[in-house]
Amino acid sequence: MKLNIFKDPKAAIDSIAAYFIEEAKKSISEKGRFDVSLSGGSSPKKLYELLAQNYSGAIDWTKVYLFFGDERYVAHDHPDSNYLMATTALAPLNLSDEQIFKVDTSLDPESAALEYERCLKRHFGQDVAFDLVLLGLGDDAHTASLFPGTSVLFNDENLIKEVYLEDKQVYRITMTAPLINKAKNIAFLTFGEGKADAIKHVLEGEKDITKYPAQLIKPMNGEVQWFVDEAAVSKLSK
Ligand SMILES: O=C1O[C@H](COP(=O)(O)O)[C@@H](O)[C@H](O)[C@H]1O
Repeated sequence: MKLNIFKDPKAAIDSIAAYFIEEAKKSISEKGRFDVSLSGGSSPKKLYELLAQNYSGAIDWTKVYLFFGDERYVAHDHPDSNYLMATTALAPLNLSDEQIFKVDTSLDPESAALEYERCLKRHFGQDVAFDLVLLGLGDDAHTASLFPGTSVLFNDENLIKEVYLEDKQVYRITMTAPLINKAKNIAFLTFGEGKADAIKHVLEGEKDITKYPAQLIKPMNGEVQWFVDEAAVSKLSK
């Protein structure tokens, strides 16, 4: 695990953008394409905007394929949609529809999850493994839509699963931990004092996956890096 600490979110975003491009170049030269899982939530939008604005000529974007680590069970034009957020931010890159794999939220939640899993298998073959998975961290230590106390935390049968959040009374569709952990690289993007307790629990707390689901993220063969600002790690022991 590598913890990259920056003075502020902007410096962290600059660094993760450069890291994204470096990994893209490696994957494109090694296997001819770069398969990335995007995160939703509050932190990554600025990263996507920066990639679109400053790095449009840095790589061959026609060789980049984008997926979603989780999606809100809403229409694609709903303000909560991770697809809408990412495609709006990345619009200047003119990626084709074939490069952005959206969750079909017009289906019922279970079918949407099954169909997204099928879609991954069509793209990757049986061995689904991303070059890079971007993740956020919720104040409650969830990542993707692996929320505390949910049964999806222990699912090792599916790559993708629907999850019902009792408190919010909504469904989400999420990658499961075993799929995320097959990635070559995993990067958490986490900012602000509001995340300080969650990071402390995940990195230094007692092991309790049900309470702190991000503890599930341990790549089988790859590397996990955190890109954080000073406020987010203010509660870690020195
Ligand atoms: O990985 C992820 O983490 C976030 C945490 O979101 P935030 O809004 O608290 O930063 C999560 O909700 C998001 O959908 C996901 O992709």
